[in-house]
Amino acid sequence: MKAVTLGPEGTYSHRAAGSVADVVEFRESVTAIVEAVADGQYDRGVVPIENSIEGSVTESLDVLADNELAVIKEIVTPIRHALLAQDETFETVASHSQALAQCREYLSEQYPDVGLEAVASTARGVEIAREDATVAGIAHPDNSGNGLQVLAEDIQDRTSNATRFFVVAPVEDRTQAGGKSTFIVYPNDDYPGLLLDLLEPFADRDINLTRVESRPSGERLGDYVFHIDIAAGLYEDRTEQALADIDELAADGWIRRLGSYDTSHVV
Ligand SMILES: O=C(O)C(=O)C[C@]1(C(=O)O)C=C[C@@H](O)C=C1
Repeated sequence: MKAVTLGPEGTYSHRAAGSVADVVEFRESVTAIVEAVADGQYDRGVVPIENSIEGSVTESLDVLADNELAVIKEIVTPIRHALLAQDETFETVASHSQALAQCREYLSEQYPDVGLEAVASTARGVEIAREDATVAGIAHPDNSGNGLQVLAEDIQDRTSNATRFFVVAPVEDRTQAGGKSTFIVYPNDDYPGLLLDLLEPFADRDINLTRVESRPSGERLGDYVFHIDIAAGLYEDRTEQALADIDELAADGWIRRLGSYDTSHVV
């Protein structure tokens, strides 16, 4: 089984992807990962979805709304960042924007004068730091060595820091199993109570919502696509009944049933 995820080698996404595939290859954006699976180049793709400190990875949400794919598993992994550099003096910290944001308080307290540079991934920042002594990276501590030392560990702003990844696959691999489900709805409508109408079908059937997120549709200001996760399988009767109601509400828009899945934890 071959998977594609965010690279280069040593990202948190790489650690997550290693739990679902023997061969892992890399792209440097989540859009490129999702498109590579949608095009049939890979059996699996692993993309970050949300972080407990910084919230959604919006690029992932948007590209999932734009492609026909299945979500077959979610992976939750603890994120414990280290500061890595050639030595103790540096001028810039280069890392993924999510990692920089997860360490915002630490950086402003300990290094108020350094510049911050958002790069494609934590491991890309490590590569830059390895070549340039004026740059430090923020990444998993296993990226140290080869000239880079760990200057500080556990530098994220909350002790509990975890990221949730989706394992995406071609639509034919959508499974019948799994206790959680994700779908995306574009109602293409706007009236008082629309969101209430979209959520009531679940409340009425005692289905717990685990995430609701609105993203701009890109069509016009104030027009949204809703990402909804529920604690129920897509093929349970109660879910099918709720989704039949949603189909009616979104008659002028669309609904994407991404799939049902279980959770695995990877350290
Ligand atoms: O840059 C990485 O190491 C990634 O795998 C990406 C990513 C993210 O997009 O959230 C994954 C986990 C961490 O939250 C920080 C960065």
